[in-house]
Amino acid sequence: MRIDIEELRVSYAGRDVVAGVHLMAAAGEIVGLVGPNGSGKSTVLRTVYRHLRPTAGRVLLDGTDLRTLSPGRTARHVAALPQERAADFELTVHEVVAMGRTPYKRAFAGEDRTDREAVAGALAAVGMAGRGALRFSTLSGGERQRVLLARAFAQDPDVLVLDEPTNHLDVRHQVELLALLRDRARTTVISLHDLNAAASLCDRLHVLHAGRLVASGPPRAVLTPELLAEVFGVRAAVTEHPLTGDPLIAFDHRWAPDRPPARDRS
Ligand SMILES: Nc1ncnc2c1ncn2[C@@H]1O[C@H](COP(=O)(O)OP(=O)(O)OP(=O)(O)O)[C@@H](O)[C@H]1O
Repeated sequence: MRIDIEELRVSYAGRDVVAGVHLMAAAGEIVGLVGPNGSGKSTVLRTVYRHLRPTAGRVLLDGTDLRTLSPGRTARHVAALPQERAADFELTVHEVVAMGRTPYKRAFAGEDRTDREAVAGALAAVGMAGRGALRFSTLSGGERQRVLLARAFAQDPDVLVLDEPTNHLDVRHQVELLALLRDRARTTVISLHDLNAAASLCDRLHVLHAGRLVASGPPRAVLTPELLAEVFGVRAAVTEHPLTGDPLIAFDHRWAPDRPPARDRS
């Protein structure tokens, strides 16, 4: 399914935190939102999974305004890994993932075979097979993140909305997650702080700065040293990844705005 975000504006107490955001994710496309802390990435994503109502503008799902759909109908199409995490602490891993099946169930209906298979398949996909009986509260941060991702997968959505899904994940699980998202080939709108991961995963990137879109396009076109300096305030070289050919951003971790570049210091 296709997502269109049209002239989105979100304000709090009269202050625009997102304004004029206009973007599209075609069916099966992976679209990334990147930007500094507080630039509005989560706010945009919240309007897509309906945690937040836009002050102005619309989010369309295959041309239909999300606000005209019931929450249940939306949930059959759109699944999210949000930044805000409900305290599902007394539940088991299986129970947390099974919550992803709720949109398909009649009230008070129990779990059927399709549900059980969906839960088991989702847990296997995130490397948590066989761990359904564990209490969610006993898991590490990265394991919890993977279980919550499994919940989104179990929902079998047409559109995945993922807010910083690689948070807490070790590097291997980060790489596995990116592979999983590529394989699923669902329409995906994802925010990522890791710009190299974004460059490798996303078909197109949108850069937010202070609530406004400042660049959009394929990662190679968007992630230039100039943009990285202007938007993120960092010094970086952009090269080609020797193994994959993806854009590879090498940050100058020694650089500071009030100091000369690393190679100029003796
Ligand atoms: N409920 C709220 N009330 C008031 N201001 C808010 C609220 N939620 C978010 N904001 C403000 O909106 C702006 C954008 O926040 P948002 O969480 O969307 O940014 P972000 O790009 O996702 O940041 P990060 O990278 O730190 O997660 C911030 O200035 C934030 O303080």
